[in-house]
Amino acid sequence: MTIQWFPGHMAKARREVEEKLKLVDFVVELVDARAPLSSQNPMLQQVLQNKPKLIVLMKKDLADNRETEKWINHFKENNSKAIAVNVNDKAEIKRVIQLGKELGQEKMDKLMKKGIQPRPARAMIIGIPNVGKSTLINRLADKKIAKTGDKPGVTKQQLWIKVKKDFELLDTPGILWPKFEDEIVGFRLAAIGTIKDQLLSLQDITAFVIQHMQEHYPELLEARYDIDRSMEDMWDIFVAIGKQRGALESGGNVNFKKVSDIVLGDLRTGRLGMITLETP
Ligand SMILES: Nc1nc2c(ncn2[C@@H]2O[C@H](COP(=O)(O)OP(=O)(O)OP(=O)(O)O)[C@@H](O)[C@H]2O)c(=O)[nH]1
Repeated sequence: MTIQWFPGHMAKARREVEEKLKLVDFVVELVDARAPLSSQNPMLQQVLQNKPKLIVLMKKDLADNRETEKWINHFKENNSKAIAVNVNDKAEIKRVIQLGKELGQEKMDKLMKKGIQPRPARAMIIGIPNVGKSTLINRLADKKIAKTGDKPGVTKQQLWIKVKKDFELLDTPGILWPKFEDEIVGFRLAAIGTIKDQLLSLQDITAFVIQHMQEHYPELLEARYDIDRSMEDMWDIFVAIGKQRGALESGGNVNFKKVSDIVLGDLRTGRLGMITLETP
């Protein structure tokens, strides 16, 4: 299965990212901690060329801490700076700023060596839809928004947001669509709410989540829906959840759409527990 995005939109998004990249010294790439690889855009590495990059695993509070640790190590082993963040944790936001400062310092050192007056390094945030780009920009903003003039090649005026005195951040993030040929990647992205539910069957997405939980988090499934670990048949599980949560139609039959909405809602808000959908 290949989900077809509108090729025109994708090409436009890529062009916009390439234009903005010319203005920055380093990139902050956001991925979702619950599916760090599936939520990475494979195109980014091509357009980045040699620009330094910091990977931020967003929504750490919704992901399995043990798996998050493994992912951080995985990215570090591949020579990327990486950190996991819950945007509501001020200490973690500080740490992002510190890592950004370290990346920016390289640029400033280079300017100094050339005898050029150093200026604050510039960065941009890039990520797939709904990963948390705007939220992170707001958390990093030091309230002062610095306006600058037009930059070559960009018709629209860019606004730079000051992040402490450490670096400047482009006010609009770069969006890259996820790209996948692999069905399971589509299910992971649909489960965490990145791609619209209509693209895949709601019940298939829910069945994928339930199956993943049965394999990796049976205790969480049992705690929330009282699902006996020995229950294997997906139909039976839907029925059991429907009965337990009152997702019934007038004749007493279980409403599968309602069950799907309940399970996916519980997953996305963390009510099901801290869950990661892929391991490195
Ligand atoms: N639990 C949790 N939710 C987060 C975190 N970061 C962002 N979110 C939520 O994720 C949702 C999407 O965040 P946005 O900042 O709008 O994401 P975006 O990448 O700018 O989205 P697009 O504009 O669609 O590209 C919002 O409901 C945020 O509150 C986090 O660390 N933890």
